[in-house]
Amino acid sequence: MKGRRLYLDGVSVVFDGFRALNNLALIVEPGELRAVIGPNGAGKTTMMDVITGKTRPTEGVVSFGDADLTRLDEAAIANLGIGRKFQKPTVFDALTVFENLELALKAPRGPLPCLRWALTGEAKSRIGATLREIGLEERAQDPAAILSHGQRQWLEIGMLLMQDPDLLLVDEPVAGMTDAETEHTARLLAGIAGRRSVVVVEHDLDFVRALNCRVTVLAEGSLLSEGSIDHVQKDERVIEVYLGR
Ligand SMILES: Nc1ncnc2c1ncn2[C@@H]1O[C@H](COP(=O)(O)OP(=O)(O)OP(=O)(O)O)[C@@H](O)[C@H]1O
Repeated sequence: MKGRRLYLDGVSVVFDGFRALNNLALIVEPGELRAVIGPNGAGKTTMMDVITGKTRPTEGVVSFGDADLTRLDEAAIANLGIGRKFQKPTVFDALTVFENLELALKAPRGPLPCLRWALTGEAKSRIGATLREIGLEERAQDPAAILSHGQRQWLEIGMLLMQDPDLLLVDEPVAGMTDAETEHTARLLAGIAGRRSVVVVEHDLDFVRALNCRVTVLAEGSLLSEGSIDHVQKDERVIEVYLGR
């Protein structure tokens, strides 16, 4: 199987004396789908920032396969095959769905200049496969501007897939989506996992349940609980700090 293990241990991030992450441990196996939940300020975004090299840990181990991520910059980490989808879509409205995917295929993983490039048969078939995977085959020739909110999010996931990442980090993908779009997104991410590792940060617990995967609960920068959604929803500490009584 393609992929490497993501490994965090003893990771702390201190901002002006404040511990945004505090001795955090996380292991995501190759091909695993993992959901990360926790109250506001728990450190979920900071954890993603540490993995992608946006924030340097104050201490701890962060590795992907045998690569030490604490020694690499954001571009080098993207180049290793770690892709991140932020909450706000960054698709190009004036381009069609197909053209957006084409552009993502041309773009190097890191922020390097575009090379001259021609659309080969192989590239076309990869774009076609991604269109099927994200469920936008019928919209291929539509400008991104007329897509629904959910479809735009799927297009952006598709754009990341064109870069062939081994690990996909996804930040609150279903915020603002309809129930049907949320279900589609759960199926899409579950389908992507297996071939790639996927880490999803999300507050919507119905969506997390639909992902049917191991769940990590963060609180105050540390691991609070981990296991199935049923396990963490019954955990007294999780109920106390996150779910409420
Ligand atoms: N650059 C920074 N400087 C100072 N404090 C920061 C910085 N970035 C994050 N923090 C603080 O670290 C804590 C963790 O923030 P983080 O955004 O990682 O939490 P989160 O779990 O993603 O929350 P949310 O669910 O609200 O997105 C917060 O208290 C935040 O204010």
